[in-house]
Amino acid sequence: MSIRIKICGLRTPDDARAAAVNGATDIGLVFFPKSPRHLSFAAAAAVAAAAPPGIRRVALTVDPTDDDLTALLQAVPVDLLQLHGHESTARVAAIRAAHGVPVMKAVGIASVADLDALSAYMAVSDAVLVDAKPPADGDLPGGNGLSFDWRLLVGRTWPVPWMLAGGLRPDNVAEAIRLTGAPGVDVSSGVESAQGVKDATLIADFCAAVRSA
Ligand SMILES: O=C(O)c1ccccc1N[C@@H]1O[C@H](COP(=O)(O)O)[C@@H](O)[C@H]1O
Repeated sequence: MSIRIKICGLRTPDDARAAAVNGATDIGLVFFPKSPRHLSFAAAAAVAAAAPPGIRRVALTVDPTDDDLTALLQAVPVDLLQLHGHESTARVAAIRAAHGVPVMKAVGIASVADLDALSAYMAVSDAVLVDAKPPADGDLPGGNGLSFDWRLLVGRTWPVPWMLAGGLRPDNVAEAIRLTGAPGVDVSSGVESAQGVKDATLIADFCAAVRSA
């Protein structure tokens, strides 16, 4: 089975080319001003334009308003909206209906109880992103380089496409895939040389490690 690979938090056209040449299927563009990976619409459009046809362009937003989404979708070509805030199931369903773009809801997992929330989102999302919970006192709801106990996912099957995220790196992603059976993986910090700076060698190493799983 071919595993989807999303490289998130790209900031330059060269980042997009490095992701594509190494076999990434998805690129993530972050629209969250507190993030070191935040992009203006113009910068995001340039990164999206550098991705060859067939690469899925994912826009990451956090508790967006409808006006935020309308402006974003007018300015940047987006194939999938990643919702990485506290959006309720009703809000996810409303966004999906109102904006005509598939949605992927990110859900933070720290214990087995969190898997119930994940199930609820599967009814209203086109895909789900299974991520670590962020630190309680942190600024970022994701992109913190933290993983969770992957054993919580062992033996579970999911009715919608899903991706595993949180603290993935070239040296642990193959183990994460083998343990969880994830059909897709999403990485940000693990392919950076400094916060918010993607590294083409780490992207290559990450994609090779996914293929080795
Ligand atoms: O990357 C960010 O800056 C970010 C900001 C706000 C919400 C989510 C964000 N990133 C997402 O978090 C996962 C996990 O990141 P990491 O690999 O642990 O650094 C990442 O894949 C992004 O989708």
